[in-house]
Amino acid sequence: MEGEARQLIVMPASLEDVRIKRLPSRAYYIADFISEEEEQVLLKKIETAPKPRWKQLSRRRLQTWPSDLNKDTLLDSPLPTWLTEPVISRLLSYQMSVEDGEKSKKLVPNHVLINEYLPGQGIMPHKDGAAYYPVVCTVSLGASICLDIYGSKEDGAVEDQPRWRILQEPRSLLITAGELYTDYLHGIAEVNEYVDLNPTTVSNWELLRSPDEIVNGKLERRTRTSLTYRHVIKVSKLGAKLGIFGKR
Ligand SMILES: O=C(O)CCC(=O)C(=O)O
Ligand SMILES: [Fe+2]
Repeated sequence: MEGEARQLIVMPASLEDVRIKRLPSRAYYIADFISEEEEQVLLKKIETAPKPRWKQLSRRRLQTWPSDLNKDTLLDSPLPTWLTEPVISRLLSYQMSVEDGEKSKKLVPNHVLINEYLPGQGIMPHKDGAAYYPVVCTVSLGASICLDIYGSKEDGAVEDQPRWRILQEPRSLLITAGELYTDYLHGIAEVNEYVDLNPTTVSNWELLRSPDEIVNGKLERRTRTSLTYRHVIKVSKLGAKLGIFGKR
């Protein structure tokens, strides 16, 4: 806006500078990934999406863009511009280093899940599964939330207590990949307030923008919306789906 100081987004020089070193390989946390203005634009777009876009679950509501998967397959369709700009172009500047093994192939996220959690809401510990390339980029909007990371027991059941806790502040980006994607589970506790948040219990404490907002280890939950950017591996073209071109 005229005359108003605009926030400048300064990207870390290297992803390694923002790696959460206490976690298994690999997670990265960037506190100021988008500006306050960009956050407001995104929240407005999400709020004004046509009502049938929302799917109400018992413990959160969500939107899926461009559409739900069918048998782990995405029907080829572009994402709307408000979801690609500025987030995807900013993400692409990092991706090379996330996908160390892959020969400089840039995988553009083709799917976005939007989750909204009110205080007391959450998501059970889970793995994201084989439909996606194992890199997840999550942008947080509106308020802070904790993502808990769980291991599995020998019989495959999820451990009772999380091993680590990542605090995601509004406007931050969290990238998870590798073992953290394939071997561990993640979840969000259904609580109204966090307690015991401190440099020992929060794995990304050193990378937080505002650790001072945590008073006596406590942080009250407010509505938090997340954008989860992923790359669905199997994509089907509309023609193939409808079978209109037949077999040759
Ligand atoms: O909202 C989040 O940050 C987590 C969402 C999630 O784990 C998922 O949708 O698979
Ligand atoms: Fe997940």
